[in-house]
Amino acid sequence: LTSDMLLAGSWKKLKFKDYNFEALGAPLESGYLHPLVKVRSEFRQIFLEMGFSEMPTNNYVENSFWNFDALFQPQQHPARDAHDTFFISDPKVSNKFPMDYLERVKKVHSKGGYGSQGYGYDWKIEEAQKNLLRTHTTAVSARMLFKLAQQKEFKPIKLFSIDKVFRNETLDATHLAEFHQVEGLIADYNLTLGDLIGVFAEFFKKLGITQLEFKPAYNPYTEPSMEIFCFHPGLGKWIEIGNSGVFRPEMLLPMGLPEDVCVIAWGLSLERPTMIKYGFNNIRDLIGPKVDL
Ligand SMILES: COC[C@@H]1[C@H](c2ccc(C#Cc3ccccc3)cc2)[C@@H]2CN(C(=O)Nc3ccc(OC4CC4)cc3)C[C@@H](O)[C@@H](O)CN12
Repeated sequence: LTSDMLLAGSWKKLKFKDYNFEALGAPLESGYLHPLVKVRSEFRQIFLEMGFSEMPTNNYVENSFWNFDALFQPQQHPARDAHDTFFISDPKVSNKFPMDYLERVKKVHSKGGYGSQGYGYDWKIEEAQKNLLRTHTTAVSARMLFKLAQQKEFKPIKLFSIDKVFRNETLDATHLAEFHQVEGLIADYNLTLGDLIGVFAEFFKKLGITQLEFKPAYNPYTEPSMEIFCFHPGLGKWIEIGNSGVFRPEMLLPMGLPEDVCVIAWGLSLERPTMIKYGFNNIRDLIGPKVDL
């Protein structure tokens, strides 16, 4: 029975079988949540339970100032080369910066200050203006901490973010040119590495992970820094789960944060725990041809 038959009235000359009201409907093609979306919700729930607020990460395009210079990452650092970072050709540069803050960043890189000897190089604004795809969500953390420093009175805060970052790296079975970084930070008076270990332990206890080990590491923007490992009961082995540290005074003091305010932070990826949870060995089986979360 078609609409043409109804319009033309030809249905009147035809014999139709009785309508079967017991017939089942056509099976519906049901959708499903992507594994990354499910693990992102799990991590988001843990952060929210621990009193963290989510940072606004809806800007894949960033400039080198916030992605590197604000984090006291020197302009000669290899991570700032095109072989590690995706620079944008149009618009090639940003030119809106908080200029008095930018001057303090320039000074701490080139001449030092706040008890630091700095790097002693000729810092160039042209380098800081270059637009790029953010290589870490720590660029957003820097923007949020600068905003925090502009408040009349400092109030302790716990922030987190889970979003895409982009690195011009060699691709392999577990690394793509983009991945989702999970980042947490706490800004408060007189925080210590013990607080960082404690909050990280609490975070992973909620994932059923209780055996953690911490190893000294280096980041340009945190001192001290630690790599974090856990014994994964399912895999029966120790695995690397992320990196962490205490943001350096050369990053925090030019922003205008009080001297006795410390910021501890850590980061990991979303893809690695998702691949483990769902048993993927190759990240392409997880991501597929195109997934925009
Ligand atoms: C270019 O690679 C970077 C990425 C990614 C990573 C590493 C460090 C940071 C960071 C940071 C940071 C440091 C200081 C201050 C602020 C942020 C963020 C992401 C993961 C970090 N990694 C990673 O995610 N591993 C991981 C995480 C969770 C997990 O959960 C299971 C339930 C137990 C299992 C494994 C470790 C490796 O996968 C590593 O090979 C790849 N790393």
